[in-house]
Amino acid sequence: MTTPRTGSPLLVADDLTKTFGVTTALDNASIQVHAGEVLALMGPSGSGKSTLLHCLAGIVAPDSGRVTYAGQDVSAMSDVRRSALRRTEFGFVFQFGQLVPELTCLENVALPLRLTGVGRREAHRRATDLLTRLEVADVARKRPGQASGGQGQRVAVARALVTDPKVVFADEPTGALDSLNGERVMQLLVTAARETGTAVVLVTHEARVAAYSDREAVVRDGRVRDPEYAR
Ligand SMILES: Nc1ncnc2c1ncn2[C@@H]1O[C@H](COP(=O)(O)OP(=O)(O)OP(=O)(O)O)[C@@H](O)[C@H]1O
Repeated sequence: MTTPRTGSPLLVADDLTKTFGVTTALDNASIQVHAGEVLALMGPSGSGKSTLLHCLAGIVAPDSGRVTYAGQDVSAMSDVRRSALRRTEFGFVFQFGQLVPELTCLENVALPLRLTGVGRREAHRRATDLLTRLEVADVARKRPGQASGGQGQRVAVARALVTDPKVVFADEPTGALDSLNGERVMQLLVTAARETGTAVVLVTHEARVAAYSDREAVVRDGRVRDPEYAR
């Protein structure tokens, strides 16, 4: 099922360039993300996918060009404002879940809520609800090190979704999993995101993973080939 796109895009990258020393990671890259859509960024290794995702998420500042979120210029925001945007509007899933090893899986999922001032009981209630939807309620009291790779990634997905973000950024979220576990994590991520109207920006090498998206854009040599918004 694809999500119909209406109105102006939620997140826009316009002509981004980014260099690291002599390496040009982004070379006038532009892309648009609409509310509720699942967008896959594909392309060869080193083509600039992660850098584009990091710029879209306000983690990396482009050298030139502009990122706008809901009409606001992310590049022009103060660091404090950009951090607040990331905490409240965005969620993140990386290849290795990056869960806090000392906390239980439940505490990991509740953490983003606690950081935005939600009380412990309410945060745990919402975290438990999501762990149940992602079929990992049984690891709630365990630490991440006691969960399997697939369970850990589901916990990471729950943590990314717990604040009801408008956009989840997922960088190779299934890259460390076997194909069966990877597909299940993608199914659960996409289903949960669709239920809440959350957009997903996904970096992947795998066509099987990209198949869960509404739209694929190819990043090559720091530029985006996006059939829908060719310019
Ligand atoms: N922090 C950094 N410092 C130096 N070079 C970097 C940095 N981040 C990225 N690069 C370089 O920029 C280019 C684009 O990297 P990027 O990680 O965005 O590509 P990618 O398409 O995500 O690659 P992969 O699929 O292998 O993860 C590469 O040549 C990479 O080595």
